[in-house]
Amino acid sequence: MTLRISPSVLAADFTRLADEADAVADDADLLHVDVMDNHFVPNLTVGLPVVESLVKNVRLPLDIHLGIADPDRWAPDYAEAGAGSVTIHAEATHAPVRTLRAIRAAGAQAGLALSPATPLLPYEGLLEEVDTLLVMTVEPGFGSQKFLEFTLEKVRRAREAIDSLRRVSGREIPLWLQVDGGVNEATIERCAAAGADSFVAGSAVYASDDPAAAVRALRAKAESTQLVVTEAS
Ligand SMILES: O=C(CO)[C@@H](O)[C@H](O)COP(=O)(O)O
Repeated sequence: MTLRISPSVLAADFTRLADEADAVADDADLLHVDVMDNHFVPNLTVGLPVVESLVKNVRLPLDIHLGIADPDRWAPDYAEAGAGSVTIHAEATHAPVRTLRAIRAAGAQAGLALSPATPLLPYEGLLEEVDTLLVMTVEPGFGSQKFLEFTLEKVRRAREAIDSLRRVSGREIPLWLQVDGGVNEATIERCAAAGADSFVAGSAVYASDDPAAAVRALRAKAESTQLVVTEAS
């Protein structure tokens, strides 16, 4: 698997979450769940009890994105609940190394998210501690926002940093470069060309009449771009 598609349930019908998850289970790789607390972001969604229920009722690994003010307190609990991946925000954590290690120790992949205005450089040293680097391509908080083109430069720099870490360490480090926000059939190719290999898409999947077909269409676009980039390099 060289890329991942993670439909965001922020755009789904919250009264039918298990069915909405099932609709994409054969075509997606993860299910993205935005946990928002109305402090770190001005929106309120679901918390640990809902995620615990989803873990038991959803076939896809859960990709938990913590848009909350105190990820150091909560992230390990989501990992222990059985999430596949738990991502904390660089702007919210006070102890990134400790929290990322606690996520991994609890059996989940650890992710670090950078909001659009947050530079990559101060966090490059943390790359060995993460399984997913999430470059936000909109301000976190809401779905259906316009893709922020300037974030692509950070995606390109992140791709260089990840590839250079792989060269220097001489080992194949599993490290996904994820983008989230405004990812759709019109923008996913630019994200893939910039080096992203993990794609969160909310409205592009769940506003569609056929969410599974929408996932397949996004995958096809990202795959064909990856092919062109590989052949050119
Ligand atoms: O984390 C977020 C928003 O904070 C995202 O996961 C959104 O849910 C993406 O929605 P679309 O932009 O794809 O509609």
